[in-house]
Amino acid sequence: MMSSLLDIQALSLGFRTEKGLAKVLDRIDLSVKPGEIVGLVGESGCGKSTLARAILGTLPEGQTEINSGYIRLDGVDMLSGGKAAEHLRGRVVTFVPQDPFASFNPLFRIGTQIHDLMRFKAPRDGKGSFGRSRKADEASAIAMLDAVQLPQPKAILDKYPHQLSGGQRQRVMIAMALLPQPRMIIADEPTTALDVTVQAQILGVLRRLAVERGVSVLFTTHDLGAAWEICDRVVVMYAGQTAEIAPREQFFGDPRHPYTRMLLDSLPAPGRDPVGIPGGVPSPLKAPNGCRFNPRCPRATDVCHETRPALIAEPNGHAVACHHPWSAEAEAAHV
Ligand SMILES: Nc1ncnc2c1ncn2[C@@H]1O[C@H](COP(=O)(O)OP(=O)(O)OP(=O)(O)O)[C@@H](O)[C@H]1O
Repeated sequence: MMSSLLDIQALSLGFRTEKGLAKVLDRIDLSVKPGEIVGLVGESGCGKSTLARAILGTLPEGQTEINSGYIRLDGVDMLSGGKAAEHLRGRVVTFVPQDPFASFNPLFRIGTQIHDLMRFKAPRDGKGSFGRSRKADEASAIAMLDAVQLPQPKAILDKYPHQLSGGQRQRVMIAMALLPQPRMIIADEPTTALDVTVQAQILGVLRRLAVERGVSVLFTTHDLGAAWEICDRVVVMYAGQTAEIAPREQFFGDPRHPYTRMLLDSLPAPGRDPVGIPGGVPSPLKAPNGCRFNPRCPRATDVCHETRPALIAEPNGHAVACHHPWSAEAEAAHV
């Protein structure tokens, strides 16, 4: 079996607040193999961004408490705060943000911002930080802007961020995430700010370039349609816990966790009205015991209130953490 590039095991972390410890991640398991595109899905407030920030090392210092588990990227402990982890960030793992406008400096041209990135983060073939000329960097930048299908890439370098559309800015962000030749990109809701047709194009570009270059992607989204477009595998998170992990086809065709089923049922489909999930994600300050989904779950029994279900994996890679999982076969036999 191929070993993981990103390996997260039993990660629990919380934020110290005036009202106590907000237990945002509760023994999360997640792995991403080299070249794999994994979707991390769940409603707003489930902890997707917190997990992404933990990998990237951008959690609020002094406020964060790690209670268990680890994050390893390419074998390096990313929670150690050591130099090895620092070196991977921005090089081996890069980031595509939710709102590209907020991530650019409005005062500098795109070309200047790309040049700065390349000076510090792009590989130098052993020649040190200043081993390549500005001209060579510019040629690489133009080639990458062309690869993300920006017309007239040379002209883009002379523009300021506000002179580009939202979709163009996000294409530039994808180019900037790829320029350091990373092994993994973390994309945190990268298309939420864009309209639907542009979203599909951007996801298409991200998937194509990641597959061509063998780059892994961890893609957080609350949009299951986007997960369908881009992912090989889907990880469902609920209130800081891993609920289900499934290859894309099984996720959509044979969901096991009641939360996954309810998420899918909340999508519009021909011939039926979408059914929302009653209630809301619990506050991490007052998370329920046992399975955190139990207050909203139609299948919950006493055991769900008392005992956290283990994440049980089948040989085909489908894993579910539920005391009473759905099974299409059992349902069919029942009818
Ligand atoms: N610095 C912090 N201090 C206290 N609580 C926090 C902090 N950052 C996040 N949280 C809480 O952690 C929980 C998870 O937030 P997070 O942003 O990770 O969720 P999310 O699934 O990414 O949601 P969204 O899609 O809205 O970004 C929320 O309840 C949030 O209020």
